[in-house]
Amino acid sequence: RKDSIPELGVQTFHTDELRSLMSHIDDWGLDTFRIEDLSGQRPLTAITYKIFQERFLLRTYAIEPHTLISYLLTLEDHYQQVPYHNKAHGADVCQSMHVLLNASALDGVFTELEIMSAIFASAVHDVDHPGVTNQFLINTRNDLAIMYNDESVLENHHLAVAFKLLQADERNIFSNLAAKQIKTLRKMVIDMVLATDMSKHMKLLADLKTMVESKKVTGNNIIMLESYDDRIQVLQNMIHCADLSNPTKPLDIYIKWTDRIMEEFWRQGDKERDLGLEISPMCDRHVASVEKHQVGFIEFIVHPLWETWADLVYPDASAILETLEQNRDWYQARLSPPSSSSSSTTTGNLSNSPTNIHIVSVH
Ligand SMILES: COc1ccccc1COc1cc(C2=NN(C3CCCCCC3)C(=O)C2(C)C)ccc1OC
Ligand SMILES: [Zn+2]
Repeated sequence: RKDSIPELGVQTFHTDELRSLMSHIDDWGLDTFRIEDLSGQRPLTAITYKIFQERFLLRTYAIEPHTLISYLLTLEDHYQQVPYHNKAHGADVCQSMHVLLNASALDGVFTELEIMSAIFASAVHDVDHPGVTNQFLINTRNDLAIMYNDESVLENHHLAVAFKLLQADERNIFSNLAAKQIKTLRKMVIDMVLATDMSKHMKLLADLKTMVESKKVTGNNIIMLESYDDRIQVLQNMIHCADLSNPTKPLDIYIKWTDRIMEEFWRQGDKERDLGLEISPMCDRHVASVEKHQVGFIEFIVHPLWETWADLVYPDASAILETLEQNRDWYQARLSPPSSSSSSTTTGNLSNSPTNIHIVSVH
């Protein structure tokens, strides 16, 4: 069908405002929530369509606009309406990956096909996420865990759904790629989405640190990546960084993501309670320690990863690392006061208490 495609890919009553927001597609901290509201609840279609246009991928790979829109709308409809792992998260990771690919240290490093693979992988990476962890699916002997033998259960499922949606002719955005290109794209997308399994985090980070130590750059500080293994390792770390980028965003946006992940984990805890299962420590809404979890998440997972990434692409990610450290300090400051009786400045009404009272922070 040749019915016309709206300018921004989606029907909207706010064309001017949406166009203006989309002009910031290259900026870190783009408000995905605002785009969700202005795009008629189509953030993933609007953002991914804009990125494909901005990078001339429709022209380079002879992709029909209505085929791309048809794929993106169907992909977006297959993201579940769960608090965190919904289409807004998919859109956010896709846009974050788009910005990371623009690092000057990576200028000219990746091919057009690798770039399209990275954008596509990011857009599809959590499709049909049910809002529970791999461990929960394994513990409850969910069909998905049986299907994928407990190994990267969710990540395998996201990939299968994404590629199955391509099988319809009206959605096959890669129909004009050569067979070899499709084979290469498919392998890279699989390798990137599987790398978003948090159980792979430590190995991914260790290998990234090794790469940073042995970093080879050209005259104008551009990273040299000779082998497929080196290239895919950098792309895997990029999608992983994009997936763990919430704490590096402007605080008001970060807090909204925190609210969403907590609600999603708490709903899992509610399910575990109803099933008589042991409640995962982070999933019990009656033991609220939101700040403690964020500080731990940043200290042990997000900061080590982003610090290493910032080394690799120095100085491109320095401002992002700075925001991460400011956000960490903000959550740290909101933690319950340190458990010490010495500080007399805690609360006046305890100062005349007969004995020193230990203020124990809620663990
Ligand atoms: C260990 O952090 C937490 C624990 C409990 C509540 C909150 C946090 C921190 O807040 C976030 C966490 C995640 C994720 N955490 N994890 C896993 C969960 C299992 C435990 C250990 C490995 C990490 C994920 O896979 C994702 C990426 C979805 C995503 C956004 C967050 O905040 C915006
Ligand atoms: Zn994700």
